[in-house]
Amino acid sequence: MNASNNYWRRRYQSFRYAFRGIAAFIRSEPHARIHALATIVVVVAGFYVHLPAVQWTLLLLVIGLVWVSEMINTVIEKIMDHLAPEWHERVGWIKDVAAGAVLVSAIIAVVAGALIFLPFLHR
Ligand SMILES: Nc1ncnc2c1ncn2[C@@H]1O[C@H](COP(=O)(O)OP(=O)(O)OP(=O)(O)O)[C@@H](O)[C@H]1O
Repeated sequence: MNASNNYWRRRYQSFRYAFRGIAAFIRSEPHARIHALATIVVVVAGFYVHLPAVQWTLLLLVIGLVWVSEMINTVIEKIMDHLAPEWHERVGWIKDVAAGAVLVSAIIAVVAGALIFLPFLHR
């Protein structure tokens, strides 16, 4: 009984740390606030045009893709700044590729968003 209580307590703590991480990301990163604004605009537009469930699912997947890639990119930048604050070609490569991952996800999100919303503009 006690072991089971400890298990759920640890799971609860893990969720708290994860939510704290999301809040820290939004508080400290200007990019995160731009993503938050874009997410709100797109979700409101989705409700406005009454997106069907499949389009909602695809939209949420690309929104998630951008958030996750931006969060991982930010973590990589912070790790590199902490471990290797000096200028180094390899650090530049790592940061460039991590930023490239965000750009890939953003391009996919813009194209997917256009494909999802354009048919509703023609109605
Ligand atoms: N220590 C370093 N060594 C070599 N190049 C670096 C280093 N730090 C940054 N750079 C170069 O500068 C670019 C921007 O790095 P920086 O850490 O300033 O990211 P940022 O501009 O804060 O990115 P973001 O806009 O995603 O927050 C990197 O992609 C890399 O090309």
